[in-house]
Amino acid sequence: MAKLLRAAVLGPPGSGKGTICKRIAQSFGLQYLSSGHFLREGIAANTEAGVLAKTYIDRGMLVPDQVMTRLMLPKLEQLRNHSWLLDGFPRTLTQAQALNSLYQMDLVISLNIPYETLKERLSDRWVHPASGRVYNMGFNPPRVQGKDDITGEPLIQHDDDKPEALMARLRHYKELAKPVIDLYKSQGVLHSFSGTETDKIWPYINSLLSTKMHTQPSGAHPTQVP
Ligand SMILES: Nc1nc2c(ncn2[C@@H]2O[C@H](COP(=O)(O)OP(=O)(O)O)[C@@H](O)[C@H]2O)c(=O)[nH]1
Ligand SMILES: Nc1ncnc2c1ncn2[C@@H]1O[C@H](COP(=O)(O)OP(=O)(O)O)[C@@H](O)[C@H]1O
Repeated sequence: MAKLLRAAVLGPPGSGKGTICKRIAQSFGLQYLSSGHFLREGIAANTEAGVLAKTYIDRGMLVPDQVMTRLMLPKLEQLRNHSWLLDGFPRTLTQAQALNSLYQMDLVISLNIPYETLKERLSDRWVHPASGRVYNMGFNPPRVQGKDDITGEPLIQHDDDKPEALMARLRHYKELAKPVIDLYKSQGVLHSFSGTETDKIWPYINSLLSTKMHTQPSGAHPTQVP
């Protein structure tokens, strides 16, 4: 049997984390957990955490660490016997340390995408809020303009993808991501990918995952996988 894999994808807003995570989840059957999705779910349901989170997200700020760890860690607790893949968490060193105290990560993917590319992509990103399906008017447009492919419901643009919030988000990301990336580098689990196109990066990530899903923990004797 393939071993359980604990993985995360790091990258600035618009770097393609969601797009890549969906491909990984589909190809390798990992449980996919997106912090942004859970936050928006909380906002839509008017939960206490959701209402609080919205005040930060609307200003292009990160949600406080304690709110995030209380949101995300219990979800992982329910997935003890699954391989999982995190998108958007951890985003700060405090979050990474909280995660680290519970789980040893096996694989962390960091996406390096030029700023101009991020700006272009996000100004073109439209989502179907109920399902979290993401479209891009150039890269993966909906079949009918402005409508979700599956339900036909209207697509919206997140307030935090609008230019005012975007600059602040990218600045925050840079400052806070470095110590997180350094932590995973020091643990020997970091793999970085650079480029401007998800389709070009994807084959490398695909082959990395194929290797990882079929290897034993380091130190163990490799076994043949049928
Ligand atoms: N033009 C273009 N758009 C892309 C590419 N990869 C992802 N996108 C789009 O860029 C936007 C951001 O991608 P997403 O996966 O949501 O990034 P995240 O914010 O890191 O989760 C979405 O609208 C995607 O459809 C790409 O290679 N080229
Ligand atoms: N781990 C996190 N820590 C703090 N805030 C977060 C975290 N994940 C998501 N958020 C908040 O939710 C917003 C939307 O997140 P997400 O959907 O991951 O979008 P993006 O990848 O485009 O930033 C972020 O801009 C941030 O305000």
